[in-house]
Amino acid sequence: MISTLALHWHRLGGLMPGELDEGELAWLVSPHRHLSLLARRRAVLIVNRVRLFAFLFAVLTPLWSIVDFVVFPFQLWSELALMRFAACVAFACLVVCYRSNGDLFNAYRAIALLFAIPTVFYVASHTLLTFYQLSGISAAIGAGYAFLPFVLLGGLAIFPLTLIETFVVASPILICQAVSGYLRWAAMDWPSFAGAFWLLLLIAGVAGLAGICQLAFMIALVRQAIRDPLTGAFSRNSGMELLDLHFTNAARAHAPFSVAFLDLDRFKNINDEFGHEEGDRALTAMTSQLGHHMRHGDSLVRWGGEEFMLLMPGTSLMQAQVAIERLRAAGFGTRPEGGPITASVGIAERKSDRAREWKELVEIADRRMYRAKENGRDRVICEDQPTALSA
Ligand SMILES: Nc1nc2c(ncn2[C@@H]2O[C@H](COP(=O)(O)OP(=O)(O)OP(=O)(O)O)[C@@H](O)[C@H]2O)c(=O)[nH]1
Repeated sequence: MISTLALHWHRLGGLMPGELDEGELAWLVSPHRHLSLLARRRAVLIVNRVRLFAFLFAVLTPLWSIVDFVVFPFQLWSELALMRFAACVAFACLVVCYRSNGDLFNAYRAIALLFAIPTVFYVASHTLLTFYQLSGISAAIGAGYAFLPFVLLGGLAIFPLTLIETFVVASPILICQAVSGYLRWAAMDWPSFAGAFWLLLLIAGVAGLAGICQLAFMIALVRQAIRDPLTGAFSRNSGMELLDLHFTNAARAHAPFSVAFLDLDRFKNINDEFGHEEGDRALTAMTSQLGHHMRHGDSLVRWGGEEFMLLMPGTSLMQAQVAIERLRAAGFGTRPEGGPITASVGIAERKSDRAREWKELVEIADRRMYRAKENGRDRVICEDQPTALSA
């Protein structure tokens, strides 16, 4: 049963744009295992799209007042115009004041605000319209106000959301619509209401699919952009972004954050004696070996040629030392001549080394790695040499 489901899931994956890896397919369902860099870029994109959507509504909402003015009695028009003005100001505030801080919850709040403004407008305008007996063209324009939930659900298509996120955002709108139908608030008979509700469900489904396709594209693009093509480790640029992210989070939470600078020993000899291709193979084997043994949540960055950086959020200096010794015990792979590949490692930790920014942390780890080289290679150094006291 499970294997059949997995097979179908895999086939569905074949339809997805960007050829997602098998492990990434679950990322379309829920965001909880997304890489922090993907989460950060998605959060920025979502907030930008919220602002774009809000801008469009800020322009269109007052413009529609012209149509209202032509078809509605003055009293109704003026009350609706006041509501439109309030909605326009709220949308404009969202465009001007809301900025992404790279946090996903900040992005969710932006979507909630974007949807809250038309929802309040919808409830208020709908209630107001029930006090008026409209006929002819004014009744037709009045009925148009009931289409707002359709517009909102259709608008979901512009966000790269997971299945669960789409469900969470769409559910309140669908539930409200169902309740309003049950209580007969909608000015239409049951069959028409059921037809309209079915259409709303379809729009939610199509918008959800569009959102998932966008997310699949985004995952593939982000993966290509953040990985080093040879080893699959994070590239230096994305490594710097990760360092910044982890350092900021750790500082905010007063949590430890360790980095280990690893430089492979006598790597030049492999290239010189066995050729560049053997060197490449050793680098790839070493990365995959590390990938198997490092902790979930840690990140391996290829900092330069045969230099790597292991980022360990929430890890103290002592814990980092234990982790590195475990990796060394598992080994970094085998040299072409048969000996083990070894590395010189320098470790630094945000709190115990009193680093004020991530660059300082990297400098300390780098300095210790050089001392490990000077002291004979194939070793780990986690502290600075005590400075000699001058007489
Ligand atoms: N095959 C291959 N070699 C690389 C790559 N990037 C860097 N290198 C090589 O890695 C070697 C690094 O040499 P060195 O900096 O002298 O260091 P080392 O030989 O490891 O010596 P120590 O660090 O002092 O132990 C150079 O020969 C680079 O050409 C790569 O992507 N593939």
